[in-house]
Amino acid sequence: MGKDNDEKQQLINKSLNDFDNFDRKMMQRCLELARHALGCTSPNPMVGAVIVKNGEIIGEGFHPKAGEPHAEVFALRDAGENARGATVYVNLEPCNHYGRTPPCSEALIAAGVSKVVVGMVDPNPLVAAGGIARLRSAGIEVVVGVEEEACQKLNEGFIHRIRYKKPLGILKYAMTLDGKIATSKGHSNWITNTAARKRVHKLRVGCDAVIVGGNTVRQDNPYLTSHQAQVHNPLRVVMSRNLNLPSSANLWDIREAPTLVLTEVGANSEFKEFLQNKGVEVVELTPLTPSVAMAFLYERGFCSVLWECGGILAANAITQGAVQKVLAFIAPKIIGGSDAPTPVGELGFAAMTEALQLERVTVKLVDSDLLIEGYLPQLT
Ligand SMILES: Nc1nc(O)c(N)c(N[C@@H]2O[C@H](COP(=O)(O)O)[C@@H](O)[C@H]2O)n1
Ligand SMILES: [Zn+2]
Repeated sequence: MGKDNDEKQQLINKSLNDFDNFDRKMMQRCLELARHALGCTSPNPMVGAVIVKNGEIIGEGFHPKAGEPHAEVFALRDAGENARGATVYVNLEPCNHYGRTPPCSEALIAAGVSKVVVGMVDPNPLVAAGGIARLRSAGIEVVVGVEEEACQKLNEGFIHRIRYKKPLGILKYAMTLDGKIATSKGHSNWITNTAARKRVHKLRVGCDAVIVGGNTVRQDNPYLTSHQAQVHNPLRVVMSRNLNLPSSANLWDIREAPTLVLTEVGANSEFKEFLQNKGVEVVELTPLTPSVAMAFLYERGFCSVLWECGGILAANAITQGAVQKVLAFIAPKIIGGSDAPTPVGELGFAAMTEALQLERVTVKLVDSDLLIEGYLPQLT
């Protein structure tokens, strides 16, 4: 008898595990679908939805951009009448408000679905568990929290934007094993290997903007594009107080990606006109600081901004709370030079105890380079 009960329990456990694995698989599919719109949805999140009936996927969809229907609506359209009695998987709680589009909660109720599996609660105060409550009040079973960590990671920029009313700032740099981002002569190209550079290009696809300072434009003449055809390129932003910039910079060619130059009132007006004639947008923000730049980009609807700047601007951005996440590529090379630049300039710390300790740190090998990723403690 005892043996029978054990076997029965094992069977129940097994089916529970299978069920969980199936849910996780479907949620991973939602995330995969959501990523089709990588870099294109701000200020909205990336969302994918899958509709399942009798163990089969009968509908799929993702949110392509703000103003377009939400993922759930595309998935419901895909499933058609078949959605009645089905289970819907979605990586973000269905909305319950009239924004640019009507509430998905009502669309799901009208379609007669019987269950909704949600990855994470929507941090947007207009939604914030209201969608889940509305579905439950209509008698729909709702499960919350499947693959929650992965769901939060995908939309960390959106979450940060909602929570702190500014975009998520990501500082990325590449340095040698002895901590240099360029030689003492200013050469910075080819520190990392091809795989790491590809990784950076992919990172740019997922960001709304990439920021550099005037020094980087003068010394590196970067493109700051994702170098991939038919994918999103971030807005390329240059911070320059005086517009003392080279007229031949690659960033002034806006065929591949737009460029915005942030400057101050009274900067070189001739160069301002030159940039505008090239189609480069110029905006005066006085005083021009990292936090002012981030506030401006928040108003533009941005969720994530990549800082690819030199050490002085990086230090200012950190000090002003414009950086939350750090991606450091470390190449196994030594170039020496006591005056060779380092990734972060003066922070004014005298004691090691003052060091900013990254949290949630991960370390990966990218070919022969190391990628250390972590989050700064929230400073402001
Ligand atoms: N569950 C869900 N699926 C989507 O596809 C979404 N885009 C969202 N977004 C939520 O709704 C807000 C935007 O609403 P409008 O596009 O303006 O109607 C957004 O802030 C999220 O809270 N949610
Ligand atoms: Zn919605």
